[in-house]
Amino acid sequence: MDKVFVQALEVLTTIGAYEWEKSIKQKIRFDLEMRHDNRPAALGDDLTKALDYAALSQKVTRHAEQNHVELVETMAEQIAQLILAEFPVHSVKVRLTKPGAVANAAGVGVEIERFADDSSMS
Ligand SMILES: Nc1nc2c(c(=O)[nH]1)N=C([C@H](O)[C@@H](O)CO)CN2
Repeated sequence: MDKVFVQALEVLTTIGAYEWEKSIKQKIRFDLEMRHDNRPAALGDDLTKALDYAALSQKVTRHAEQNHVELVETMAEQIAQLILAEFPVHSVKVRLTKPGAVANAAGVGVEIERFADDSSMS
């Protein structure tokens, strides 16, 4: 299956489990990978048949900016569910990195994969 990806999408938002994190904005970074059949778009050279990575990036950015959670796990799950609900993809991988959250680490975070035929959070 083909893929469409978005690499290192950076968003400034309020995220964190500690009190001091609730009044600041921090950078988080998304790496997204969607399984999608790209042949219809390629055959017609037609954006309307493509998985529009610009539109997808805009929705992810808006969601992450406007929803403040404690855990990177929560944000990654929300983003996966948003993509599955709003775009015609077979699956999505969300890698969420919080750079600078841990001293001496370039980044920390989570990576999850969710499927269109099993989009429940349980
Ligand atoms: N598994 C996780 N561990 C931690 C998280 C998290 O979201 N998931 N968050 C924090 C704090 O918010 C930290 O990022 C502050 O530097 C600690 N551990």
